[in-house]
Amino acid sequence: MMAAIDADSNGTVTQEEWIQGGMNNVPLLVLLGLQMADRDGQHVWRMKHFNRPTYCFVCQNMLLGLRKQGLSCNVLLAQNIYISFDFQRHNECVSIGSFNCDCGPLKDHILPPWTICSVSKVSQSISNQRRPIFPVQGINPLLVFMNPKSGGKQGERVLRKFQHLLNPRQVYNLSNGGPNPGLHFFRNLQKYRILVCGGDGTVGWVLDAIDKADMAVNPPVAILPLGTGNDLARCLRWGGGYEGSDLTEFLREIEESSLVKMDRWRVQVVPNDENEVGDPMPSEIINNYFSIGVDASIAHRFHTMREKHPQKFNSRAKNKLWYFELATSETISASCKNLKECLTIQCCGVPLDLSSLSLEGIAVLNIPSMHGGSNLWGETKKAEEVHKDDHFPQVITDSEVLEMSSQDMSDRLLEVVGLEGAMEMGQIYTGLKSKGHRLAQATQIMIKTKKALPMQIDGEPWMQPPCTVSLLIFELFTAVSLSVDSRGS
Ligand SMILES: CCCCC/C=C\C/C=C\C/C=C\C/C=C\CCCC(=O)O[C@@H](CO)COC(=O)CCCCCCCCCCCCCCCCC
Ligand SMILES: Nc1ncnc2c1ncn2[C@@H]1O[C@H](COP(=O)(O)OP(=O)(O)OP(=O)(O)O)[C@@H](O)[C@H]1O
Repeated sequence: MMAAIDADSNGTVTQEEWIQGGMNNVPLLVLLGLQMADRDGQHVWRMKHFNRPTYCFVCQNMLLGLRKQGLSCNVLLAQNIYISFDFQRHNECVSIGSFNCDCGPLKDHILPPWTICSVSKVSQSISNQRRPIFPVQGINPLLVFMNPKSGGKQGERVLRKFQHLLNPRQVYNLSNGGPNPGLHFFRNLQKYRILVCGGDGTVGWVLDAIDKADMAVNPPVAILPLGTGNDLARCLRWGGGYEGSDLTEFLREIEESSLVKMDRWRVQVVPNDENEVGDPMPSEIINNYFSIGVDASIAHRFHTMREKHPQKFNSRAKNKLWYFELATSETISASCKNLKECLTIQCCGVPLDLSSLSLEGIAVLNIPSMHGGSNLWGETKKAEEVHKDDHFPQVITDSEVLEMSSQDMSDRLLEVVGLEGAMEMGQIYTGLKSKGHRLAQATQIMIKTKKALPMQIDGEPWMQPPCTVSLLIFELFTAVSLSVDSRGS
């Protein structure tokens, strides 16, 4: 430490060097009990005891000693509130390299505390949540939303871990006011990413809030799959369900991810009888799929039971068992048999002929995953694929052409698939059957129902009295996807 204050390196420390060193030298300031900073967002270096083997960020050697082995950087968020970064170093190494920490190995994701408006700059009466961020160039922090209700029930632990790894002010629990407080806090930033920790319903909830917030930039969205089905996360290669793996590694995968476009669809439901009140519709936007009949009936019963007895649905495995039990009882009761007598379907004005089929369900797909990983449209052999260009028809109902037509989540086409029942769904889920009945591909779909039927949008079910359902393109949406190379599939 003395060497660091001996400015002319002559082996002695003069009074001027001592005073000057006292101003600049961090260990000396710490020894003197002076803080390095007292303003929001500033760095405060403190002597610290490290319980675990810890390495110096400058020389990469271990911090040795019994008591306080080295300095750790803490950043002042507000009066007496600090966050600490893994940016520790030896006393001797403190004068080497940058004085300020750069937020450490996860700097690409961290919201630097000094970008947050300080208490003195904004009225003290404004709550922490409301303080804006300075629109600093060159940062791309991650805004994290977590839903503790999602099926895997890992939310609380994940929240704490992200609060530790990142700046706690960029991590939001959706149970405390939904997505709006976080979106509002980040509103000044030109560039940021969103991470949704939850199931398909949660992703839809956040996308819906982004639409309604009418923001200057629409940030790309990555997913940590905490739900039960996690169909969108599967398609974007974030996995079928988080199993407790290293979240630092997951954050690195977000850095390496690429952007993909995805269609989103608007759904309008007009009841035949205005006075017949059904359940409220969960959403007016479809990201993943829409369905009527057998699977919506299973999803509706699951949803109702989960609302009533949440303690029975406290893990992903238990939830899947419930789905299996409900699917088995649906097979026996066949509550949606003879569906073709209860509805008609038109694709861009072309009526579908369902007379030769015995169906219990109709699924309309935007993504190639449903029911927690089933590909209902099925694979199309590359060699046989029909090439789609701008002149490609907006509706296909010819069964031979459909057999050669592949599914794409950004082609402005929806796929219509017929389902025979829960047993067939089980066969597709287990791979015993390769697909459902391909009925059509189209840019516009209209379904008229003649009796009350269960319906679902992205896994959120409801009971709908007789009505007309119209599906129309809403927008192309940018989601973050893992690049094919980084996970190899
Ligand atoms: C030859 C028969 C094959 C039987 C197949 C046997 C076993 C299937 C094995 C496991 C399936 C178990 C559970 C499904 C797992 C996850 C489902 C998650 C779905 C989900 O989360 O979706 C929601 C949101 O994403 C939306 O909910 C739905 O869409 C509800 C659909 C649930 C699909 C369930 C598919 C599995 C059906 C299994 C049918 C078994 C029939 C047994 C018949 C016995 C007759 C006496
Ligand atoms: N748009 C929303 N608004 C308010 N709460 C929502 C919304 N979407 C989901 N939720 C709540 O979050 C809970 C969990 O939904 P989520 O979709 O994340 O998990 P899941 O149903 O287990 O997973 P998955 O949909 O992937 O099968 C829902 O039961 C509901 O209570």
